[in-house]
Amino acid sequence: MEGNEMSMAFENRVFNRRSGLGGGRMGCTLVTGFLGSGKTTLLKHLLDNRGDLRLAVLVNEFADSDVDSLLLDAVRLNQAFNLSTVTLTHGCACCDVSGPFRESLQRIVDSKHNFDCLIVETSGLARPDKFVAELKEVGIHLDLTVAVVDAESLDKIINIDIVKNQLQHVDIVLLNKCDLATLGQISNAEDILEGLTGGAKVVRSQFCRVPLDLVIDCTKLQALNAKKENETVPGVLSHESLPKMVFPWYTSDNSSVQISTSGYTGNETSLGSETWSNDSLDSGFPHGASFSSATFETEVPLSLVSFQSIVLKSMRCTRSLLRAKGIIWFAEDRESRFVLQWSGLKRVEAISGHPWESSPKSCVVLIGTDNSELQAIILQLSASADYPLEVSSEPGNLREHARCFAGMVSGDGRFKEPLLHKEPLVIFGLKGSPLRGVKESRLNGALMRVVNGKGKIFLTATSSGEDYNLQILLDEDSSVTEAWDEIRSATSIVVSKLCKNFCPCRSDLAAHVH
Ligand SMILES: Nc1nc2c(ncn2[C@@H]2O[C@H](COP(=O)(O)OP(=O)(O)OP(=O)(O)O)[C@@H](O)[C@H]2O)c(=O)[nH]1
Repeated sequence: MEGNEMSMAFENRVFNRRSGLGGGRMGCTLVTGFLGSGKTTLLKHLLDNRGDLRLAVLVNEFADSDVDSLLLDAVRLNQAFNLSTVTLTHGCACCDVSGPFRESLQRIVDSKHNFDCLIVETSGLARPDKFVAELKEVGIHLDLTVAVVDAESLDKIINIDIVKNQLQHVDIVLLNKCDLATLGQISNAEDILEGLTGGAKVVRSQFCRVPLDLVIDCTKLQALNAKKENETVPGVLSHESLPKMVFPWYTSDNSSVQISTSGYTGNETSLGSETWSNDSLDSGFPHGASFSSATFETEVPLSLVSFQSIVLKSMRCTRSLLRAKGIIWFAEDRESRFVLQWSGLKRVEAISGHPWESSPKSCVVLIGTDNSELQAIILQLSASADYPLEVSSEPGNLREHARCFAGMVSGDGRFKEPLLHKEPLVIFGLKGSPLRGVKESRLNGALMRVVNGKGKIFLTATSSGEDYNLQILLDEDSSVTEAWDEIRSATSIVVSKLCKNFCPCRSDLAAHVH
């Protein structure tokens, strides 16, 4: 579609909505975007703010494990609507989306739930045009296609064919992760998008927090004004995963570790023909990259000490890892169910929110362009499950480190009083600032991202309601003073960024800045 037609499509959509031409039919939005750009984050935002809207959501996954449905709690939500989750068993959803996908669409069309809108999230490696054709085939009217783009990393991945393809047929681009990107990166990304999309509407966002009516064409949006009743009117998620193309098993001595891999090469691939540089993500990806995925599963807890000192280090050194996500059960914090995310420019986080609802386990999916690098990481993950517990959980000097670090935090008025009940983990965090409307979660989330982004130490986080705490585990090789210096310097960056628009006469601001 040319730029003009694209703008007209957008205007028609707005006009139709205003004039009520949408009638009672189910709307449909297709969400596309490269791996880790924020598509699932957009879905969560829509589900959290749907009010009385009845949303049906279809999620398509590249890897052979349904990690997205774990992350989105799909099964529980599906059960609420008496729908089962869906697994693709034939064909690769990146190039062939018929079969189970069409059946899922048909089920949604035929369902008695009168959905207001269907949201289809394609996998990060899918070509949206295939989905468009399939929707048309089933008679679902596609209102608009939304692409989510990582503002920080767009210029590094723009040579990948699939990325270009995803951007060519969109009505709206959410230029996401603007909190991580510099102004230069944002305006550079906007230039790239203007050239590639032929004039689609580009909207800057952080965590895809955009008004719902920007991405959902639905005549029932007034329902949003009604009281939120998320529990009684759930959205629906139906998950699809790709077929297992290779499925070797690996079993370590004391755990059942399952490793599986799948591979996909885009239609237009021609590895090595263009500007492929092997240096790192910073050097950009090739125009015809081929992708593969590997899945790691175990019911034995992983050592956090080993995870941060070995696995993460190795992930940071890889040249081809594009995405990692999953659930992790750490031996040092067995009650918590951590969600691991690795995306964009080697951004990593592990946040625990929901408690375990079934037996604890770890399940991590890796996606990249070099299968041997993925396998090396999988082996390290399995070694973390075998890591001797006495090394990771015992010992005096870990506790000493923890207490020493807690003492330092305690002496800094910007922080809440640290907690040691999970020793050798130290639980700590910045105080929120109610006067300035800066929530603890925002401050501490930003602090975690700055610290983890530097890659010297690794912070995990726990969030529960309004509480948002950070956790640090200093192993024997760590220097407590160096770790504290890292935290303090990151704190200054975060506080000055988040607080710069506020009046310095406020006492709680003064406490943070000084
Ligand atoms: N800092 C920051 N992180 C973000 C933002 N949006 C999403 N993220 C994080 O980016 C990571 C990936 O986000 P997802 O929503 O899972 O990305 P996705 O596009 O669904 O990923 P795939 O389905 O694997 O392609 C998660 O850790 C998100 O919390 C943002 O605006 N800012």
